[in-house]
Amino acid sequence: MDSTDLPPFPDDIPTHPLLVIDYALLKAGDPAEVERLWTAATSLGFWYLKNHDSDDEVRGMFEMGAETMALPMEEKMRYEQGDDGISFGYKAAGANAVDASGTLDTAQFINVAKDDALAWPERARRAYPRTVDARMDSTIKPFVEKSLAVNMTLLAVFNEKLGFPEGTLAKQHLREEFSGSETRVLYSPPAGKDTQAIGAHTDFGSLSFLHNRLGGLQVFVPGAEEWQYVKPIPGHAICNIGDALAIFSGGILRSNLHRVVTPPGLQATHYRFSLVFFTRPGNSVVLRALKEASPIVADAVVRSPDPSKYDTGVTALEWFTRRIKNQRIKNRTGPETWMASRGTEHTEHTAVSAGAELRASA
Ligand SMILES: O=C(O)CCC(=O)C(=O)O
Ligand SMILES: [Fe+2]
Repeated sequence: MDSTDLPPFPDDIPTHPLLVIDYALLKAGDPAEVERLWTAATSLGFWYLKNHDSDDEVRGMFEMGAETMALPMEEKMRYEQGDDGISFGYKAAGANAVDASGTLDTAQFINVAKDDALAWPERARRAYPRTVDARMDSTIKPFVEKSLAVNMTLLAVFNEKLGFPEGTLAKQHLREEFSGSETRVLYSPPAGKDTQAIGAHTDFGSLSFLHNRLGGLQVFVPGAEEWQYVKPIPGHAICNIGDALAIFSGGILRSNLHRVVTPPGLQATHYRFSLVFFTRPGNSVVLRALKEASPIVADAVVRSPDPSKYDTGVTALEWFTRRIKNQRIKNRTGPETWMASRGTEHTEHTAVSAGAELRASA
């Protein structure tokens, strides 16, 4: 599937602009580019990333996703992630809720653990469909390596700007430690306007490296009235901060609400594929603001209206398991299950987004 075969993103609908960050300049330590990344990461927590040098790996991953989604359903279901809060493997459409009232999602996922990609041909975490195994060496491992390089570079920039001793954030994301880090290809069918392929959420981990061909991703900008589309730009990744980095930084880095709805305009008639790599902390890492490592972070926590948010008392594995498990529709007892799946988002955003969902389904 090539993006040139797809209808363009309409030019007459509002979108939310993001800063374009040049990865090549960041790697070269360009001070102005570092400042621009810092602005993006501390405001909405979303930005475009260009010159990330992963186009070939991204193309291969989209092909792997298409090959996997084309397998017979019965075969995909043998690798379903299940209801225990593990996200590696296949996720069927309708397995998750997208809101407090239990509306079903429409996205299928194939999620491959970073630990499995790096351990291949050994199995570290679980087995995958044959279409995944067939591309571990040629496609998945190279994509995981590129994504890790990008995200670790971004983490090093944040480490310095947050005033941490060198390597502080890297230590929370050790390559050798098992973690929830994974790559995901998402697949959702054409659907009515505002159908939610994925409901409003913040990402669970530290950094997400996302590749979009079609529209459909929306952000809820704090203070805005409505969800706003983020327009895909060819060759540009979309990067965002997740809960873990928001917590480590005492809220200085922002983990913003987003969701995936039907692509706009003529794009709505196409199946939507997207690709993400999620960097998440090692399983044993406790999610708390790293106050003792930086006076900047210590100060941010003191000034926060609710400092307790930055001392969760749980490990990354526990945080992640809770969020995944309570999204699963099989585990739903009522709206409280949805609430139990929530992350670091502000209550007022959740309230507004719940209102938007009600209007969308009315
Ligand atoms: O498909 C997209 O554009 C975003 C996916 C996403 O937010 C997620 O998988 O967490
Ligand atoms: Fe997300």
